[in-house]
Amino acid sequence: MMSAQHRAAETVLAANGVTMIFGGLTALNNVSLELGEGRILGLIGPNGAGKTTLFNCLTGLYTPTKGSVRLRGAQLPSDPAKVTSAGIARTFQNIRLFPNMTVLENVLVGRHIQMKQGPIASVLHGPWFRRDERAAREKSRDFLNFVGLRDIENEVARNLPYGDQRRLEIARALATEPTVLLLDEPTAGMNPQETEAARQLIFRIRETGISTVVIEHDTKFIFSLCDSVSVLVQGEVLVEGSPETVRDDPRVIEAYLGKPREEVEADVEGARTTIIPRYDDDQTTVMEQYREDQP
Ligand SMILES: Nc1ncnc2c1ncn2[C@@H]1O[C@H](COP(=O)(O)OP(=O)(O)OP(=O)(O)O)[C@@H](O)[C@H]1O
Repeated sequence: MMSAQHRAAETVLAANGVTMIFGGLTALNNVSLELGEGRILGLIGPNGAGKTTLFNCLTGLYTPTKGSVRLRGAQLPSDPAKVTSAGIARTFQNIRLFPNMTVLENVLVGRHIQMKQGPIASVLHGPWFRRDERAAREKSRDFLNFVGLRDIENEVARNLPYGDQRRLEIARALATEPTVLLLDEPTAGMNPQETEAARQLIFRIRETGISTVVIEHDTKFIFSLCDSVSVLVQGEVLVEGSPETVRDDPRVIEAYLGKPREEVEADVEGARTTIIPRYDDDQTTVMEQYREDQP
């Protein structure tokens, strides 16, 4: 029997020919991508490639100059709050928690978005709202349990270690009960243990059926995490496919190293055959050879 990962997945999120122009700068040019149900899609690319801009288009923060974004076939509203209610949640490159609120209160904020009623409503309204509020707390605790922060629900968010703050951001996003979760550099600044814990957490999120898009600079992390990977370079999708296909593609190596693979290999080979042996053989020969090479 085929595992869930290998069966064709229904597309939940699709960007079609998305172009984003700021003044004279084309940040995204005709970008298309598809995210399958319960899949993890990685988005990599050099600085300034347009990854965050694409996230902003996928969350209604930006309206693309051209092209469309569809969630389960329906055009995305161009209002971030409506996009969240429609089922897309995100975390940010720079953590955006409410630093002076407790861990539990931060998750409750996500829960209220899901409930489509603000916290003030529970004060102004009758007992059924207070009952909803109790249910919201219980549900928020479930999400804290899921990410492993249940024991510190009363800590103030700003006092949490960095890795825990990132986890809390994820818990808050999960509390909106999204169809799609967008994670912008979830392991930035993490130590290897925290990074591994984040990888395991994202796998567990996939097991719940949520579809995830992850932006990361750490390509090793992306290749070991994702079901498919898209490489953005200068606002365009350069390569997309399975982690293996993308990792071995010479264009990807070139985009990261700035040179064609053959040239990189020739450089390495050249260094081995000419420079290194001379150092090994005789300390003076490099300079002598240099002098001999001069016309
Ligand atoms: N609001 C904006 N107004 C003008 N230009 C913008 C805006 N947002 C992004 N850009 C430009 O669009 C291009 C893509 O930027 P973006 O932040 O999306 O890249 P990135 O791949 O996320 O980079 P990084 O890895 O450094 O975060 C850059 O040239 C950037 O300066």
